[in-house]
Amino acid sequence: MTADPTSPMRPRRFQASGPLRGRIRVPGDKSISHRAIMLSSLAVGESRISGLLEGEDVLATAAAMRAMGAHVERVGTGDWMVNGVGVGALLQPETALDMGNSGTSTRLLMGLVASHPIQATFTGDASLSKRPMGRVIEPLSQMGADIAASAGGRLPLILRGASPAVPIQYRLPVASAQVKSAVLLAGLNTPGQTTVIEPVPTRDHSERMLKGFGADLMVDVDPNGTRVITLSGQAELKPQTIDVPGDPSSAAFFVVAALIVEGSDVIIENVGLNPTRSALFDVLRQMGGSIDEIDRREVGGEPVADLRVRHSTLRGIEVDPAVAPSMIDEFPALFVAASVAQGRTVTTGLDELRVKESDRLAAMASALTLAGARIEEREDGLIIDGTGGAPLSGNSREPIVTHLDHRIAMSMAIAGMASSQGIEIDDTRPIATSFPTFESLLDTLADEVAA
Ligand SMILES: O=C(O)C1=C[C@@H](OP(=O)(O)O)[C@@H](O)[C@H](O)C1
Ligand SMILES: C=C(OP(=O)(O)O)C(=O)O
Repeated sequence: MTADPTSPMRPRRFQASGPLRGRIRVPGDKSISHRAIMLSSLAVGESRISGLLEGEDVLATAAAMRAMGAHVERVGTGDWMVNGVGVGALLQPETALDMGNSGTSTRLLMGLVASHPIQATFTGDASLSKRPMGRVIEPLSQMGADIAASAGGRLPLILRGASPAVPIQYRLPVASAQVKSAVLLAGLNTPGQTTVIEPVPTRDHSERMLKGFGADLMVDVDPNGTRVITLSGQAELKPQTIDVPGDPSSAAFFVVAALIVEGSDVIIENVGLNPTRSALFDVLRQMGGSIDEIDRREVGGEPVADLRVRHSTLRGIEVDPAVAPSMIDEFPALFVAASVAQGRTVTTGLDELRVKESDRLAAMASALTLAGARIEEREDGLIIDGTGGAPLSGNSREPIVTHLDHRIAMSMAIAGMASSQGIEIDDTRPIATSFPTFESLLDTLADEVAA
């Protein structure tokens, strides 16, 4: 079940706000939710998942796993029960798998199908159909899968899995957790050892969760930091009980909003702080942001804490490109913070942002420029000269174009809260892909101000 592409666009103006105060909880982590549904669907027996993100992207994954034979059932808000089919026993889906807007669903499920004796057609919305799939087609073809893609290695595509698949040793040519995970998931039903060599570390939820489900997986880190991940295939996965921590990529919008709206003091509970995901919070602290961790603990095998965030005077910095993979989805929110900071923020090494749900460098450069910020777009990053704490002017004539990209929509929504005349965006519908409760949480914090 994904958004109906024929439903009308839903524009909205996000207005300047008084101080944000209160306590909120963001929904479950999207990356972990996808993986929880997929691995539970391959385990033999019943897994229980709590705190699952019920966003459209994860629902697309759930629907696909059902279409391939798993029993995936919602038993309460965020509470799901999954009865898996066992590694090697996925069924051929009868109809095309509609991946909606979700790159993670597409690339990881391509990995799963690649080593099963089945054929699947993958389709997606207008945004997903522009995104490059060659990065997974290449290693999965080496493993024996037969893939017929649309021009430029894009969706729609038909994938016929190999049985038995061929184990490979694959060095990632691009820092991508989706490519890493696609190869590892294909390795689950491949005889022998499948190895992924990762020169630049990316989010490691697949590795953590595969181990949690009992897979035989080893991670070695060589002296120059390269990670070598080896999975022995065709082992049985054991059902698990998984508690999904809050999504740091969703928390990011409220962290930035609280930092830039004067007088704000907000607590965001249960935020995942896996070091391969949390670089935004370190960067914002370097910029002078007041972000305190309260009660650091573990949830579902991942570090979490409550974050207390207070309005702060932010200063521009040069962001180290080495941290980019650990905050890859958070740059749109960072660009908003930089637009109202003192001085210049320079970002580099962000070529990957051009192949997300939209070209996020181009989309954010034109959105923020329209809202009155001073932005220079470079090939691999943005240079931003902040207002020094003054509000952005906002836009009055044309709405911001969000290009079916939830993170552009949410970033410009929070920019609207630090603008004098508000910011109108053309479409809020894509927000439901990752954060269906975003607008109601934002309105709750603003209501608490009015009260
Ligand atoms: O593995 C994942 O869950 C994800 C990996 C990242 O993509 P890439 O692997 O393309 O960098 C990220 O942008 C995406 O939102 C989720
Ligand atoms: C890039 C993203 O997701 P995906 O690749 O799964 O579409 C994102 O959520 O920002």
